Amino acid sequence: MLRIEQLTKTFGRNTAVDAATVAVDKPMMIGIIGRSGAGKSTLLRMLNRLTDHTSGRVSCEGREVTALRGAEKRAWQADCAMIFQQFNLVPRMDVVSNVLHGTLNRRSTLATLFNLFPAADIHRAIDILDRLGIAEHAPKRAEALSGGQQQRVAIARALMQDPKIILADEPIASLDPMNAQIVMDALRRIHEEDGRTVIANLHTLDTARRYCDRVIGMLHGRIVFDGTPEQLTTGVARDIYGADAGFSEAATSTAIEPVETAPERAVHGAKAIV
Ligand SMILES: Nc1ncnc2c1ncn2[C@@H]1O[C@H](COP(=O)(O)OP(=O)(O)OP(=O)(O)O)[C@@H](O)[C@H]1O
Repeated sequence: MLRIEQLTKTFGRNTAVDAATVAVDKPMMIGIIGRSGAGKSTLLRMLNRLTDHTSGRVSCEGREVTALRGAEKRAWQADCAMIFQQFNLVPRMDVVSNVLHGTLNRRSTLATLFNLFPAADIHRAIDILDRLGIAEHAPKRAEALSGGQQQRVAIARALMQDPKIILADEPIASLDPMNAQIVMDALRRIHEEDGRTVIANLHTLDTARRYCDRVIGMLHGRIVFDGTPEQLTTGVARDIYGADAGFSEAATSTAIEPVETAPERAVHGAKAIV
């Protein structure tokens, strides 16, 4: 499905991502972990073509992503939607209009400029907000919502593009533990119910272990671990974080409690956001 081969990015003499190679053969939820500066954001931004690569290649279902230009590149960016730590909403614009801007890639500039949206798109936007548990906030300005609600608006905007892949760059880094859980539950449900691949950069080990089917660890631009949460032992984590014997997992914890099994998580998620 998605192939990343020897993908490299250098900024001057600094190699931010060093020959990253990853194959994703079926939809899954992948967490990327590593200390600050390990290259996680740069890797995601190259996948989405927000940052140009230096060498290597990304391909997806026959498309050579790293070679796309113009309209084809924009179509890829719709198939591979990205959400960010700071939500990147238009603060003074109402929630539903923010979500409708997810259709930007396939609309004329004039229609977008005057906020002219087809009724079918407006209904779909409200359905998506409803699914994420925030439909009642649709007429409010985005800036009036809490951080967790704003991140769900950003997820709704991404879903408006009907993407195959959702890239999330530190989606919960600005949120308190309760909102972090609601947002992670939403991403997990989107993966399980829609079959979309979710690739999320995560600051914390416990979140990666709890929500992801697969964890990729980066250190100094290189992928140093690629395995299941079960394989991610404390010793492996210590290597990924480049820490010494005094390494404590608690230092990378968001303390999302209590830890649940996958089926419990699905039920809990449904309760929390529907
Ligand atoms: N636009 C840029 N110009 C120059 N150097 C950059 C740029 N973007 C990233 N870097 C450098 O590339 C390296 C990897 O940065 P990146 O942001 O990808 O790491 P990260 O793992 O996402 O870190 P964090 O968790 O702090 O966001 C760092 O050394 C960073 O300083």
